[in-house]
Amino acid sequence: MDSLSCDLLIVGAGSGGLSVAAGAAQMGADVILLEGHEMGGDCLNYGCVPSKALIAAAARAQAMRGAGTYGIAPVAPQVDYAVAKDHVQEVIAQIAPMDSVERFEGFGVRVIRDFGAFVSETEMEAGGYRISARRIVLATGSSPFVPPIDGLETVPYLTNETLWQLREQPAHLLIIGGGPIGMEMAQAHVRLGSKVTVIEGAKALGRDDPEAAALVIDRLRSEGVEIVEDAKVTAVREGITVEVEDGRSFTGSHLLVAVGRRANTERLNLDAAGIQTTRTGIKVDDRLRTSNRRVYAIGDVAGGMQFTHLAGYHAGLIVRSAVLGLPAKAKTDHIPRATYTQPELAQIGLTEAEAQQRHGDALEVARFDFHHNDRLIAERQTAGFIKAMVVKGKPVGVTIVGAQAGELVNLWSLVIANGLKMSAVSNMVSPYPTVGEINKRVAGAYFTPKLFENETVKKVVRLVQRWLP
Ligand SMILES: Cc1cc2nc3c(=O)[nH]c(=O)nc-3n(C[C@H](O)[C@H](O)[C@H](O)COP(=O)(O)OP(=O)(O)OC[C@H]3O[C@@H](n4cnc5c(N)ncnc54)[C@H](O)[C@@H]3O)c2cc1C
Ligand SMILES: NC(=O)c1ccc[n+]([C@@H]2O[C@H](COP(=O)([O-])OP(=O)(O)OC[C@H]3O[C@@H](n4cnc5c(N)ncnc54)[C@H](O)[C@@H]3O)[C@@H](O)[C@H]2O)c1
Repeated sequence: MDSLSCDLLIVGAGSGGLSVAAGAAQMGADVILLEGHEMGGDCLNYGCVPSKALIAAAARAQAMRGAGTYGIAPVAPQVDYAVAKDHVQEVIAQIAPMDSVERFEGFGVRVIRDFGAFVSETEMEAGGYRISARRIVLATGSSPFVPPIDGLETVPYLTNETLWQLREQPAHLLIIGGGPIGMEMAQAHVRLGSKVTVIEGAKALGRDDPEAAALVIDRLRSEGVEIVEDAKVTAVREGITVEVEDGRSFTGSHLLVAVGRRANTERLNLDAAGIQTTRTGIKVDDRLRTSNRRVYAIGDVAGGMQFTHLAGYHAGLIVRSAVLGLPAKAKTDHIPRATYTQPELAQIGLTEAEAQQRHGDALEVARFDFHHNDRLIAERQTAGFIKAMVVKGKPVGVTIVGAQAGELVNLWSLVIANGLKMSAVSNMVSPYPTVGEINKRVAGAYFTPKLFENETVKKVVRLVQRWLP
């Protein structure tokens, strides 16, 4: 077996691994990148990109149904599901060159198309090579968790890895799990003309602010999605029938399993490197180091939040620490998340309930409802609100539900990442009429009681007015 050595060995060419490889190689490090499956990982091939492409197709279909409000004759869209899936594949193909072997070889990265496994604390084997590295970055991502439900293996169920290949339109799609995957795919499919039932063991979108989640759930229901909560699936029978703990059962033509993720650790032979795991992934400290000090873990496999932008953020920290030798600690308070249903649901930092628990009486909550935004009135998309959780003038969390919530939350990452106050947001001037004004208006809502319901301010104003020439 041939030997190779490098400064940085990166395992996994997905959102996290590719970002580390690009940064490290372009800064002069000697980098080897291992990928056992598809370049681009889950996000490009089975996750964010195909799901958002299908959501875009579904939004067009929905717009046709709702055109009457704007004076345009509404039509029932004629959906060709297989062609919608072609669109999904075209979108993937358009982005794929950015994640390709050729592009990374152009940066000077040596790409080996194989799964890597540890053979010692500092060496891995892949592609017929024994590779030793000064530092190793594990960016192996996660896979769909398939729970041990009785009978599940006897039916042809779908996961986020197989859904994109399905070309026949599901007549009735059953979805187990009302998390982000379940809810995004439920709305996309009902809009594309399938009947959809979501069977959720607890509460749909249960990690989110309940009031914000309710707005999304109500909208999906009004579009025809059947959402069944407190319905833990215990068995699946041919047909396809899904059975719930309390005796209810649901029959459909297709079944999507979306009940969470499991970290991709099994091929790595972590024991050979003395690397410990937790229930959710590889155990890391706040510098993303594993229990083997020369090995880092980033992105989904690190067992925390699971988002492409988090993997990208982790990658930046690794370039800082493993490439430049600078200290870099991972924080989570400025990491947003967004679920791309319509209305969208975005969160950064603490929800109101979490902030109340952590900060008690010091918490102030400012709120602005979307139906006061003139642009959204013009667009007729006024369902939604923003809530900012503020402690001593600084936001500690923001919840946004409504049109473009995922875009609106960007600003709050800037604010929280840089420790800015609400005054920084209220100082901003937004062009009128934009949806982005909502962010300024919630800052305004925070200051309104302080300025307009304040006796001291009123006294000062009366005094100034008396003396002004
Ligand atoms: C349906 C769906 C929709 C999503 N939508 C969004 C979204 O809208 N926004 C968002 O931010 N996130 C979204 N996500 C989450 C996002 O896809 C992940 O958080 C992100 O891909 C994680 O990046 P990663 O680098 O950790 O892993 P990945 O991108 O999955 O990359 C890991 C790579 O490692 C490879 N690998 C595994 N083991 C080995 C080994 N031993 N040797 C070599 N290679 C190995 C895998 O083949 C894979 O290519 C979505 C996920 C799903 C499933
Ligand atoms: N827009 C985005 O950023 C986006 C979109 C999709 C996925 N993702 C990422 O992918 C991850 C996984 O998403 P997900 O939706 O698969 O997982 P999830 O863990 O967020 O939700 C799974 C849901 O399934 C339910 N469940 C579990 N077992 C069940 C059973 N036996 N019967 C019925 N319900 C059951 C859970 O109560 C939970 O609500 C997300 O946490 C997120 O990090 C992100």
